[in-house]
Amino acid sequence: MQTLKVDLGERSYPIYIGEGLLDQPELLAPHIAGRQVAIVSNETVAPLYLERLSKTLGAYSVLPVVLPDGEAHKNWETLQLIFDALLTARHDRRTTVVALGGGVIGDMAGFAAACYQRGVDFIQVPTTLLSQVDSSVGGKTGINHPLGKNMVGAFYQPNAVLIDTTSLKTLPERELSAGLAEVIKYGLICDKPFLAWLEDNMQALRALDSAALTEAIRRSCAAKAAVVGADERESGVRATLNLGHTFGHAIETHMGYGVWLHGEAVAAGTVMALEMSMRLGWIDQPARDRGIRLLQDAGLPVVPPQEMTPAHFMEHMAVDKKVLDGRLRLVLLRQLGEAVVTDDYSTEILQATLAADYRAIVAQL
Ligand SMILES: NC(=O)c1ccc[n+]([C@@H]2O[C@H](COP(=O)([O-])OP(=O)(O)OC[C@H]3O[C@@H](n4cnc5c(N)ncnc54)[C@H](O)[C@@H]3O)[C@@H](O)[C@H]2O)c1
Ligand SMILES: O=C(O)C(=O)C[C@@H](O)[C@H](O)[C@H](O)COP(=O)(O)O
Ligand SMILES: [Zn+2]
Repeated sequence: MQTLKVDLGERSYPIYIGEGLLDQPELLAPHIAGRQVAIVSNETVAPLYLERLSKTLGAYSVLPVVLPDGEAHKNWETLQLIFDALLTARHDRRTTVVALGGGVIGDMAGFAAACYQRGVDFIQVPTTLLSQVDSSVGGKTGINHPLGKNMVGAFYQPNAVLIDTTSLKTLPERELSAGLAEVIKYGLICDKPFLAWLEDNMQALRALDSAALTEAIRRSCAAKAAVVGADERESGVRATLNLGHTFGHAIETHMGYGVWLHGEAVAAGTVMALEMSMRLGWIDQPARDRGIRLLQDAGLPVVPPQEMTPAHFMEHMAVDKKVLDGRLRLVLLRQLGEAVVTDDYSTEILQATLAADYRAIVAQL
């Protein structure tokens, strides 16, 4: 097992990474204050792992809360089901909410923990690659609004993150690829040597090679922990974790939540960010193409949806959380391995990026 730390003063917490951690009560016990635990999961993950985790937490009174599965359910109605269950079972302020599932469960359970009786303890047990490398770390919690992704939520840090890498064995291939989009993101924004490592190890990762996966998770969590430790509430460098997300969130919202997976939308959005960085003269074509090829090798879509026009993108991007005083800030690349958050671009270059022929760009690779 490896342990990383998210360094946030009195709100610091460990990230445990290893095989079989779901069965180790001694890892969770120090992070649970009371006798009550609510395990929030969904209809897909619960049959796979809920009984095992409940057994591990056998010393506590365990309340299972099983939600419908999917991004389309990351909303008020589903959140309310968590409060219904907690109140019906008389959970008090010393309860601990444990999120068992992917990023949708983690974001909703975390938001419920932030709100229930004005805040109760919270533990992340992520079971998708995406949630293990990204969403379980850093304390962004929340739900979607029909007009925009993650528009209602709170910064609320967990007490611990427990990553059992063997849970990835049951993950569908498409979901594994979605997680790789966020892994590649770290290489692009802050770790160029990691990009080369990913190019060398992409096939091993997609074949679920345990050593390769553990290394990718460790390196991703270390990168995220460093960024979050430096800027917990996104007043600066944390926004670089949004590479590809302004375009990607527009795709998710426009297409209907769940039609494009978050990681898939981020992949196509990252291609758009690479394209715009090239049009600004910050990266050259070989660098843009290298990024696109890596996303493609991860099994991800690299062409935005054909039905989305530049006007569609502009409409959705206008509600992005990085809009300040009516001006949209974008995460772009100065070079591979170095991201910037900037509003220093011309409307013409943004429009040209939105209107670019991505099928032709991919065809010439
Ligand atoms: N809070 C953050 O910092 C942050 C970061 C990145 C993404 N997100 C959010 O995370 C969400 C995406 O997370 P996700 O990609 O994990 O999607 P997800 O939570 O929808 O999980 C993907 C699918 O895999 C299933 N699943 C989960 N674990 C499984 C397992 N071990 N075996 C088999 N099936 C399993 C789920 O039931 C679901 O059907 C989005 O809502 C996104 O906005 C949040
Ligand atoms: O942790 C962060 O900060 C991120 O931006 C990570 C992203 O991968 C993630 O999708 C996050 O939920 C996006 O946040 P948002 O503030 O743009 O909704
Ligand atoms: Zn993301």
